[in-house]
Amino acid sequence: MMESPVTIVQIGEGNFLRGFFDWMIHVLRQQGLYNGSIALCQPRPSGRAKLAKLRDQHGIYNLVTRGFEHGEQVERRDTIAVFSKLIDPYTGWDAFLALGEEPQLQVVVSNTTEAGLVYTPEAYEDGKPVLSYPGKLTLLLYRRYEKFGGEPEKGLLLLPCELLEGNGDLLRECVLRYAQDWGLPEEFLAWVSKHNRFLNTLVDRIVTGYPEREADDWFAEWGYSDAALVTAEPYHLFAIEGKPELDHLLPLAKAGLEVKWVPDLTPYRLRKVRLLNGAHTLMTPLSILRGLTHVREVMEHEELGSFVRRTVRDEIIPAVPLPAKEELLSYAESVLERFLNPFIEHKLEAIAMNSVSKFKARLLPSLLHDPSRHGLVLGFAALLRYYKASADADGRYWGRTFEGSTYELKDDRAALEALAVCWSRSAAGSPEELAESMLALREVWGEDLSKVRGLAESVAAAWSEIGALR
Ligand SMILES: NC(=O)c1ccc[n+]([C@@H]2O[C@H](COP(=O)([O-])OP(=O)(O)OC[C@H]3O[C@@H](n4cnc5c(N)ncnc54)[C@H](O)[C@@H]3O)[C@@H](O)[C@H]2O)c1
Ligand SMILES: O=P(O)(O)OC[C@@H](O)[C@@H](O)[C@H](O)[C@H](O)CO
Repeated sequence: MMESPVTIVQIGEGNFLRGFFDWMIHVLRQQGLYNGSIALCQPRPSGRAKLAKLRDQHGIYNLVTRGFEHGEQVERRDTIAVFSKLIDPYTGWDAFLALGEEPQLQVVVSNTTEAGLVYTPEAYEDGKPVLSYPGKLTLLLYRRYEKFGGEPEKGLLLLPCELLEGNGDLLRECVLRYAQDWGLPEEFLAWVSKHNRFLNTLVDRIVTGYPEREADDWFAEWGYSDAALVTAEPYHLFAIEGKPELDHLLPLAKAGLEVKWVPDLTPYRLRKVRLLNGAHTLMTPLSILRGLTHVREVMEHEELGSFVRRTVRDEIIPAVPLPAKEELLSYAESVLERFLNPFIEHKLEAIAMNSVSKFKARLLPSLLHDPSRHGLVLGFAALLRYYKASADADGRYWGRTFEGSTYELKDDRAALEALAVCWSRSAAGSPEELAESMLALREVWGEDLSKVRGLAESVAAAWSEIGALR
């Protein structure tokens, strides 16, 4: 484990942070711009296994970056040593809280997926770990507040990387709610609000994780194995809503990384979430139902590839509320090229997880902009068909592709149940009635989509086009 002072606490041991933020800190250190280190903590008990693997290899792991950069093919390996502490908050609760006392601590970074950055009321019992990520952060901040007597300069820079709009604001709200729930002093709440900077961020890099196909060959070549190995594309963008002066604290832009400190994140978020993530969520259900497994395979498929390109160009771009359409077109071009990166295998199965909430954030606004658009309706109809599933004895939901292979659905339980119930009654009515019953599920979509004129009929027509009711 490296020995530099702890300047960063990281909540989240997942692939993304290891292939993105941790690599950035590695770059800063390589350039002699940064002397700090990261204390890594897993947010959920299940993350323990990854921490144990990292511990076995002294916190060191490799990132292999492959793809095209400025038209040139690149393949790079970085051996990353940025972790000085690996802390399991469930077995080392006090060690976790003690991170709040680190004198040189400046930054907390996180990525706990959209599911982790939430306020879920829970009790706090002194000495016992809380489950939620914002809850843990609240108690770490409180320890810091107490240790340093509320000194303004001991406030932290909070950089949540979860793909949620206003992620920094959301994190601050959660922390303040937990602080109130647990009766922490008003002065502490004031210190949190005044002297800690919760910044909204937008991250962009395709990090595909452990490369099953190549790992063994690489390990034979390197002479050792790496259970925490990650792979990623060269492209990266970290947009942070904050003053450029903050780059003095964390000199990411100075190091030449694609990091932008901006006054307003909206254009970056809209562009990325609607086009890149939107295209992923559009292609995934139909492609899985047709038996495909990877993003590149979809883009190389004559019919499905042109379906994605057409829908992005003719339907998603016009719906993005930004004036610079030319710039959006060129961003879309670059995204579609990234999807064709021959060196990365981005699994549709991974993108499919939690597709309902992804659809709501990433595609529904485009569909509602013009519900008569063929490609978006087709994508939505495929998504509904993808959720035609039944539960097994363990409560896991399984669907079937058009050829009859099975796949497991991973999503919010209530959404899975509600959609499955509609499908189980499908024989009793027409396809339009079935579509209407699903669109009416307010608890699933956040609104009653059956009221959108013509949408249920278009969905039913799209089902017949893709042969979904077979
Ligand atoms: N992989 C990518 O290409 C990529 C790119 C940009 C953004 N992201 C974002 O990063 C997130 C994580 O992706 P990843 O590839 O690191 O996945 P991963 O499965 O490797 O890691 C997920 C992390 O989230 C934590 N987590 C999951 N559910 C949680 C919950 N309910 N509460 C608290 N923590 C929870 C896990 O413990 C783990 O630390 C994605 O949801 C996405 O929003 C990923
Ligand atoms: O990571 P998810 O599961 O939220 O979404 C799947 C992909 O759309 C996503 O990982 C993108 O590849 C990524 O957001 C690119 O920056």
